[in-house]
Amino acid sequence: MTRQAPPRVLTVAGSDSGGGAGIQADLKAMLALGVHGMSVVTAVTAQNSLGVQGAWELPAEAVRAQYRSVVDDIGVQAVKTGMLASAGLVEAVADLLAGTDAPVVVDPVGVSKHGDSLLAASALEAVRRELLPTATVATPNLDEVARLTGVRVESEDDLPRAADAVLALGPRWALVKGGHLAGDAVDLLTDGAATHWLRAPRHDNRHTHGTGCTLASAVAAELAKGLDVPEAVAAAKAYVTGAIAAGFPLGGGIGPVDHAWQRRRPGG
Ligand SMILES: Nc1ncnc2c1ncn2[C@@H]1O[C@H](COP(=O)(O)OP(=O)(O)OP(=O)(O)O)[C@@H](O)[C@H]1O
Ligand SMILES: Cc1ncc(CO)c(N)n1
Repeated sequence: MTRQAPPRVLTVAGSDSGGGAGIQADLKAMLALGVHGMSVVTAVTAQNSLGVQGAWELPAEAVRAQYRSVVDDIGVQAVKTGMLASAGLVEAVADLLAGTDAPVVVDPVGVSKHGDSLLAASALEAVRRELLPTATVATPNLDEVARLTGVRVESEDDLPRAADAVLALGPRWALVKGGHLAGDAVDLLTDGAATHWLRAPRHDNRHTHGTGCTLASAVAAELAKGLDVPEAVAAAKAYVTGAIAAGFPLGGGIGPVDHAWQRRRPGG
């Protein structure tokens, strides 16, 4: 008997040649979590553990064509967006997402861990006005919250105000990631009615390339499997926490999280 297809999840994001973030991280997280991962490439970066050496965006037409190929034939149970590079691509992707019934996880990627820009400043307004309103869950880090809303988070106490400011831009849920604060790795999820604090011990591991992409893809994978948003985010947080604990050195800089951490045997 032919087996049934697993849930299908689409990432719309940039390629990281080093394999730690972007499309590559997304597909690895999806494989680890048991869904079929598919990709719409928006941009190609020359990137490694030391930073981003170059970036080239694709024409909007190429992004639209990839999306149509996947959605019209294969279908999707969840979509995740990452690096969108420019206002033109943000608008093109928002337009496509406005037509889907599948849950959408928007990771409003602004800069890489090394501070390299992955989104033109001129695209911020399109992210606010067009992209975030299509999101079931938006997953900004603290830099992205500041750029998008003007709210600066200095401590955990500021997270509720930050999450409310993100919600005001139109996503159904806001997941503000406090990964860049000191102390525990605390994130806040809210839809304006329910509030969930997600707390994990901070791992003293500098090899954290790809944390944000991995978390957002894991949320999309869990939503595709049928979990509701709070359940999906809790499962994704547990997965990314394990992946960060197992992050490993690679190249001369910041190594990646380990997407396959659940399968490693001791010493393997
Ligand atoms: N050292 C750490 N130990 C445990 N959890 C962490 C650590 N650093 C980040 N996290 C968690 O990882 C997830 C991703 O958060 P983070 O703030 O790093 O995202 P990001 O800045 O968007 O990532 P990226 O740099 O890949 O874009 C969050 O759940 C955060 O709390
Ligand atoms: C292509 C790409 N997307 C997202 C990130 C997140 O930082 C990155 N470093 N590279």
